[in-house]
Amino acid sequence: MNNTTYATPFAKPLYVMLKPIGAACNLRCKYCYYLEKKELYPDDKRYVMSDELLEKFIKDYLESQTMPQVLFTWHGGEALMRNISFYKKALELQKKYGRGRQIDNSIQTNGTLLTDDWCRFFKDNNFLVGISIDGPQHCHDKYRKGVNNEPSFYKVMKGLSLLKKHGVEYNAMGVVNDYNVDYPLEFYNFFKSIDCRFIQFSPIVERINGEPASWNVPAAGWGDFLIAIFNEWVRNDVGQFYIQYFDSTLANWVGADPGVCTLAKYCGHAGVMEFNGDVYSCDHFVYPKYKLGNIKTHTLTEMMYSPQQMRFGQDKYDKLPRQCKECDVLFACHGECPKNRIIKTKDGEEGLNYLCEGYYKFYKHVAPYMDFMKKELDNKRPPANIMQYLKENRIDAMI
Ligand SMILES: C[S@@+](CC[C@H](N)C(=O)[O-])C[C@H]1O[C@@H](n2cnc3c(N)ncnc32)[C@H](O)[C@@H]1O
Ligand code: SF4
Ligand code: SF4
Ligand code: SF4
Repeated sequence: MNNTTYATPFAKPLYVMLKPIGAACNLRCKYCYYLEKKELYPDDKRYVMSDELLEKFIKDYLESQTMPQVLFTWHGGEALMRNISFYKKALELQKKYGRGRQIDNSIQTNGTLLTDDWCRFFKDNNFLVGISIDGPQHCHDKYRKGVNNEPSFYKVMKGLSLLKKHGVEYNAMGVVNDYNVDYPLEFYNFFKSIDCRFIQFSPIVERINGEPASWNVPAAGWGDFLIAIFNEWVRNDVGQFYIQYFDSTLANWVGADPGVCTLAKYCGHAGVMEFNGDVYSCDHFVYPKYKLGNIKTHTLTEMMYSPQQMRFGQDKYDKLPRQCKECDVLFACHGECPKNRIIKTKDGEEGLNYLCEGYYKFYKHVAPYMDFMKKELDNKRPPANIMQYLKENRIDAMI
């Protein structure tokens, strides 16, 4: 056990994203992990957060903070199914309870409900908008469908153009599945073509009735996907396009905080509050077993620093199978997300990551490049120097 994790729990800001609307959405993406959460709350069909709970959350969240900067993340379901006046009220409450703290807001959306009014509101109030796009049209429309199975790509692109028109800050969030995994460069070039400079993508790993879902990204394919994009990025785009996986990998290489929970040694710093005040360990663990309490009866500090949540975060490392603990890329991979640890190791031990094969391949491939960029950073030079070295073929000779 790493005692420092227990000894300094307040070293990281308390972070709980919130669901102003629960499992309700205008789309029906085939792979969505979240819409099934309706089943947890069969008695409440509207899934909307009351004004009373909103105020309770904002007050408690701001009072629990140990840092001067506070981030609110509005998530769903589809967060734009609440109206602008709901968010205006939230901003007023942030001011009321903020006591001079710097407050930032980010919102995650499928982008299809964006209008001029929404974009003006986001611009005026400095929201960062995360928009979900799975790549070019044929990739996006494969699974991101509406209630009548209609495609959503053009609506999302319209939303994106409104964000740009109003100068709203945005980033893109794509998921990688069994289909778009075969189009890594098209996927990457698409995000470059829409001038999205901060690109996040995550692999789909789900189980349906205990079996891997058909839309899961294949493990080896995930590695090939990352490698294909990395090869392009490392030659042309370092310092220009921010790809969360690669920056986090470099951070792990130099021993810094990777900034993304999945690639960190421990997790448990990002809770989630449902529309009715129930707080869970993580958005991917919204199951009764992982409920930490309800904001009506417990403070966020009590819940997020409870022994249960400390254990949740610690287990990310403690529960790794031996194959991971002895793996030569553990420092970079950290066994990725516990949600994805659904297969057995070579020795038959439970808890190996479904994507292990892909991650191992990826980390082995990037190692010499990461070593080089680490050396540049150690010498106070920009890691982007790697592009020049590669042009001159000086690194390929080293590999
Ligand atoms: C559940 S959605 C909620 C916010 C909003 N409706 C949206 O689509 O952006 C949050 C993010 O999870 C992604 N997502 C949905 N199902 C997923 C799955 N099974 N695995 C990984 N990511 C998934 C979505 O694409 C989206 O980027
Ligand atoms: S838009 Fe978001 S919440 Fe809605 S179905 Fe798609 S992934 Fe799920
Ligand atoms: S369970 Fe996975 S997604 Fe949740 S906090 Fe841990 S690493 Fe992150
Ligand atoms: S590459 Fe595989 S064995 Fe190595 S740490 Fe990652 S999941 Fe574990």
